[in-house]
Amino acid sequence: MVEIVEEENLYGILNERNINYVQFGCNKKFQTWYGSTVYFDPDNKLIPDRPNVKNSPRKPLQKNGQYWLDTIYICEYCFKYCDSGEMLCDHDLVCNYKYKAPGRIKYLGPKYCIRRVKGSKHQLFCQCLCLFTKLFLDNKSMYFKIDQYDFYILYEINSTIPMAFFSKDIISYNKNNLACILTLPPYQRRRLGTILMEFSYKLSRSENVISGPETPLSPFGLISYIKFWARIIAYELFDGELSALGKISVTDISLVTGFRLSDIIMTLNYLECLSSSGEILTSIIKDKVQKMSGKITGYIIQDDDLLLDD
Ligand SMILES: CC(=O)SCCNC(=O)CCNC(=O)[C@H](O)C(C)(C)COP(=O)(O)OP(=O)(O)OC[C@H]1O[C@@H](n2cnc3c(N)ncnc32)[C@H](O)[C@@H]1OP(=O)(O)O
Repeated sequence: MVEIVEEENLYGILNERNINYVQFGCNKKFQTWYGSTVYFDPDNKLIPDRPNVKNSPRKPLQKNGQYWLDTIYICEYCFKYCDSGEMLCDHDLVCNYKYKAPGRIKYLGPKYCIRRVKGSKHQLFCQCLCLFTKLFLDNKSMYFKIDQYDFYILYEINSTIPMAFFSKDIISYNKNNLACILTLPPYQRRRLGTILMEFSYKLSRSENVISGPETPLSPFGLISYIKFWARIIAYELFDGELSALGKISVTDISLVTGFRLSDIIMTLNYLECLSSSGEILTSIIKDKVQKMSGKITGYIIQDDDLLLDD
């Protein structure tokens, strides 16, 4: 169904939405957030590569002249795409990923598991996942050169439907533990993004590096990370490894959490709990994090549930 041609001019940022809806599997439909040119043939703005019907007279569905396509049909198991519901149903019958999720399990918790899928091994799956991501994230444009990335994909236990994922450079010169994160729109605000952020630090801790996400963060990425960093810092200060210490420095927090100094300082500034002399005002942290997140809770991911040895 899909054959992706690598072309420089396909690096698809567009200032307006050009696809209105995603029909995702048989029974989920939602609006896109951003435009993307990468699904389309640049000459005619059609989705290419429709086997057997190459010469049929297809016109992009225009709505007030704005959309190149009203609805794109995407498989919820493997992210292959097409422009007709009929084709999606045909594909659904034969999609291998519906019966077997790719990759190797690296976290097996009570409700969710996280699989590592190598970009080099599952190329088409990972490329299609990146194309899909572009519809919900404006500032990333990595679609085709995916060999040097691992993808960590979250599934409900016993399900083959991906719910959220992040990509990670196999070798990151900036020591980033996460390149790009997405919770698929139907599954957002269920703490899946938080679980993946936690997991990304478990991975970098296992590699003994102080690390963090690639920047710049999107607005939702920033909110989610600040909340995550603030909650873990508060937990370590009041219930965790730092609770027995007297005066705490940013470096102490970094060593215990694996967070970068710059991310910790940004979070403390956000919480307005750094004095002008750089002292951390812990009582303010407790108050603010409780207001922001309710109860101060620890890690969601338990170390015993990690399967990080290859
Ligand atoms: C390095 C990078 O990749 S930056 C790019 C980040 N990715 C994107 O922007 C892609 C589109 N956005 C997403 O996929 C998601 O919004 C993510 C990945 C950022 C967050 O995923 P989710 O699974 O929804 O996060 P999660 O449920 O753990 O929420 C964490 C907190 O972030 C905040 N948050 C997340 N989404 C929203 C939102 N839409 N509106 C307001 N607050 C939000 C909330 O405070 C939330 O906690 P709460 O629900 O307890 O209030």
